Amino acid sequence: MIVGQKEKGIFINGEWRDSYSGTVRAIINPATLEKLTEISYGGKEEALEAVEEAKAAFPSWSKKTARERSTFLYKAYEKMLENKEQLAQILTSEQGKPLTEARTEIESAASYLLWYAEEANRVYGEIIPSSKVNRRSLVIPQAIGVIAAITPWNFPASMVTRKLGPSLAAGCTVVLKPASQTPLTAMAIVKIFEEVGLPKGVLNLVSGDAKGVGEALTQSPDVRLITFTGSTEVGRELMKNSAQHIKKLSLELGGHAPILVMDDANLENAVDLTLASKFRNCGQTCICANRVYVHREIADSFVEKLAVKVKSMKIGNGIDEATVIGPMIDRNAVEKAAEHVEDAVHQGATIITGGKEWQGNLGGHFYEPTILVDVNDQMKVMNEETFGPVLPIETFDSIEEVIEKANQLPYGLAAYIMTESTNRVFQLSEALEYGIIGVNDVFPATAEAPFGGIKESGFGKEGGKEGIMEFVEMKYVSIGMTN
Ligand SMILES: NC(=O)C1=CN([C@@H]2O[C@H](COP(=O)(O)OP(=O)(O)OC[C@H]3O[C@@H](n4cnc5c(N)ncnc54)[C@H](OP(=O)(O)O)[C@@H]3O)[C@@H](O)[C@H]2O)C=CC1
Ligand SMILES: O=C(O)CCCC(=O)O
Repeated sequence: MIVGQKEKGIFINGEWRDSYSGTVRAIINPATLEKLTEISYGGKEEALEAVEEAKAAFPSWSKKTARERSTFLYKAYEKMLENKEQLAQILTSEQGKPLTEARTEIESAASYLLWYAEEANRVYGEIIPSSKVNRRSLVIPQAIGVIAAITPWNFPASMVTRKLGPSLAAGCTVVLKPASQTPLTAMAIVKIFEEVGLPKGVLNLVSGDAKGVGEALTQSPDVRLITFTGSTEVGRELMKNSAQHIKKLSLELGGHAPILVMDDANLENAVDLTLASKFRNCGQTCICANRVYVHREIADSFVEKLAVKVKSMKIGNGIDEATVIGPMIDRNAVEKAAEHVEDAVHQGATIITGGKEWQGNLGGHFYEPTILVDVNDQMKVMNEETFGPVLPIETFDSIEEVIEKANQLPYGLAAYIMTESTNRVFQLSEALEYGIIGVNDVFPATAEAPFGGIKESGFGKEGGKEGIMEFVEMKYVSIGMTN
């Protein structure tokens, strides 16, 4: 889909702009390597200006009633759904995921605007029963100020609205920096907010050089919080660079999700869910399965059933309705998947299916959906985030053993349990060191629940009543009284 010859990728104080340097960046369709368009591409200077404008817009935006702010979010939600098909096409064109997944993502993205349109009205303070007769203690919630939102390429719509919904609802003003590979979806979402009349300066967008924009956002004392989704490495850097001004952070970082298939699991269901988790977005989802531990008793039939289904998955351009496995985002992503497979095979793994680049005639970045068995804990694929369609399967014998294996990495985002036993649901959910546990469910992300990791997968919650509180300071007011 050709979006345009050249688009303005910078939106500051209600105006779409070119960068000062005149720099542009080509946006490439990862399925075909065709150029979709070029966008103006900024850096530090534009980001600092965006912060200034967001700061100027903050007093009036934060003083609006919650109901007034909520109205803008609700209108944007409706417009997103009205434009679902067009947004999904843009998303698939720049990111690659199959259209059906892109449509689901747009619905999910819109749902965060709806949820926070509602939650805006429920940010309560409190009056604390005082220990002194002549004192009253109040807690009042207040928007934290200007926030920066930095989003990744794998979910170019829902990662944006997960951050815009709660921050705008709380009364914050925003500088959004989308991933350089997928800015078009973010631009389309910002245009929706423009169309519904969001006041100028409340939401600003700077497509641009990550280093320059990142420097501006971390070095400016006016940015009070950075909400980031992406790699642990960049999260660590943002944390370090935010130390100077003691900025608040909300970090949703890498993961390495295990799926634990217990011997009492519903096998058919476990196979389908494993497949859905691993191969959604071609394995490029931070909560998707990176490793499977299956009980030895059922391992052979699990692998056999899974292999049959994986072999029948249709690889192709995401824009083709029949496609189930789309392209990977870029060449580096393909090389990382290939490197993990090579390393595993070198250390004794067996490829059941896949294990190589897909040689279609589309020209893009494809890797075949791959199943590996005979894997061990020393292999890269069992330790590093693959972010690709490679599924290593290891067997286990006891519950203690699998808990230890599941918890042995520094990541703690999502883990999944396949079991029919209530006892095991509690036993495992409590023992697994992860922020999100899916029990016979591999799509836990939803607007009404708190999503977020622990350990090196980050901190802070997106979604749920907790999500909006990231953007609120609870100010304590102590009132002395004269009798
Ligand atoms: N948790 C998740 O959902 C995600 C995890 N990842 C993991 O990270 C790996 C690398 O992916 P990648 O896209 O490079 O992820 P990054 O963490 O590099 O990018 C995520 C976002 O951060 C921006 N960014 C990069 N460097 C800086 C910086 N120094 N200061 C401020 N912002 C910065 C990027 O901008 P720009 O695009 O301009 O570089 C992008 O908007 C993946 O293979 C995967 O393992 C990746 C994406 C999402
Ligand atoms: O954090 C992620 O990579 C996105 C999960 C989003 C979803 O499951 O909808």
